[in-house]
Amino acid sequence: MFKDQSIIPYITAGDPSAKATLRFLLAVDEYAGAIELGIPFSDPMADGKTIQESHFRALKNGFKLEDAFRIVREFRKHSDTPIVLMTYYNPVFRTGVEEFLGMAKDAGVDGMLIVDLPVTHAQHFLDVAREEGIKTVFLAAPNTPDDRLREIDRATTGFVYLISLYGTTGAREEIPKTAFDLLKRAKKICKNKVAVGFGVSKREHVEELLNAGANGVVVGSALVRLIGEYGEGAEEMLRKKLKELSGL
Ligand SMILES: O=P(O)(O)OC[C@@H](O)[C@@H](O)c1c[nH]c2ccccc12
Repeated sequence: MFKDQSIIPYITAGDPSAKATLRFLLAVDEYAGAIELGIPFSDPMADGKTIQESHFRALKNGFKLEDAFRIVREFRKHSDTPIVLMTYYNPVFRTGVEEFLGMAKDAGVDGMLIVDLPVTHAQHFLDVAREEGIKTVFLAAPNTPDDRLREIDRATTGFVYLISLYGTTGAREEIPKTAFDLLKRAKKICKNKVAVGFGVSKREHVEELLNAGANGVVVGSALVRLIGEYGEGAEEMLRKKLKELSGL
């Protein structure tokens, strides 16, 4: 769902406002193979401080689920870059799987990552996603055994998301060895493209991971941190950061 050697920026919808999110998506688009758009949630347990605070800013500013779909619909007037919605299961469950995926599809969403829905419990979601033509993205961690990795790959129609480390999202100084070990295993096992995320914040990180065979690299907190700092006017800083990460 993205071309090889892609950067996949992550942005939280509605942080600090829906209008700003649309501008941010357009700012990063030029350098993005796909974009991950996060649905704000009150208890984002897989996230570190930077992204947690981003979720809280969006919720405090009155984010509604419809805003996320409206942002994607507006973005689609300007760009074909694939959008993957990242969400916790609760908003999907409350809305109803069919209804949520139907609204996502109508808005122009390409894929979905439900972070706390393991592949073993995803059958209904998989059926509805197939029906709607929404691609599926599942997470694998450094301790995911080979047979589970195979199962994840089979359920995936978008890309396999490799979590680089044990822990939550958040910019880090170095990419740990766990990321490269997992990448090596996943490259042997997975038929889908693989993207690595968690901790990526510098051009060197992107280079190392792409050189090690990653098809894509996800960058979240390093961007969200700029949104926390510069607020509504962050798009120039985001563009600069994406350019640097791309090595341009
Ligand atoms: O923030 P980082 O460390 O750059 O990691 C990417 C990440 O933000 C994004 O993919 C993401 C945000 N929230 C998540 C929850 C689970 C898995 C992935 C995510």
